[in-house]
Amino acid sequence: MILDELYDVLMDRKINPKEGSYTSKLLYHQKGVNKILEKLGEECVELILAVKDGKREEIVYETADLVYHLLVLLVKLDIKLEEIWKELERRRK
Ligand SMILES: N=c1c2ncn([C@@H]3O[C@H](COP(=O)(O)OP(=O)(O)OP(=O)(O)O)[C@@H](O)[C@H]3O)c2ncn1[C@@H]1O[C@H](COP(=O)(O)O)[C@@H](O)[C@H]1O
Repeated sequence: MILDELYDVLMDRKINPKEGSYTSKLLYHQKGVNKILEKLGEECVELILAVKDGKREEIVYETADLVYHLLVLLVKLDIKLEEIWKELERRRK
């Protein structure tokens, strides 16, 4: 699945930081996790604005940006996707 694949790429950018990689730049920013939190906030606002605009293509694009930054946050915090899936499964009624 693309989420697992992307998560693995982002984790690799953490373990083997790459020159010119936006992901490595975010993961090793001098502001620490705060830089990723800033980006997440921005991407949330951009998604909200896209929904207000009502443009489907824009909503899809901004949602992908938000998901990517959320994955970067999980990688930064060493939280595995499986932990999120387990929590969601636990909530199923
Ligand atoms: N899915 C993404 C992805 N989605 C969004 N972005 C980046 O997220 C940024 C969001 O746009 P903004 O305009 O908010 O950011 P910006 O102005 O470039 O950044 P700031 O200086 O404001 O922080 C853009 O630079 C996008 O390129 C992504 N960057 C990388 N990926 C994936 O991550 C993998 C690793 O990429 P590298 O980061 O290049 O190693 C790639 O193969 C992709 O699959």
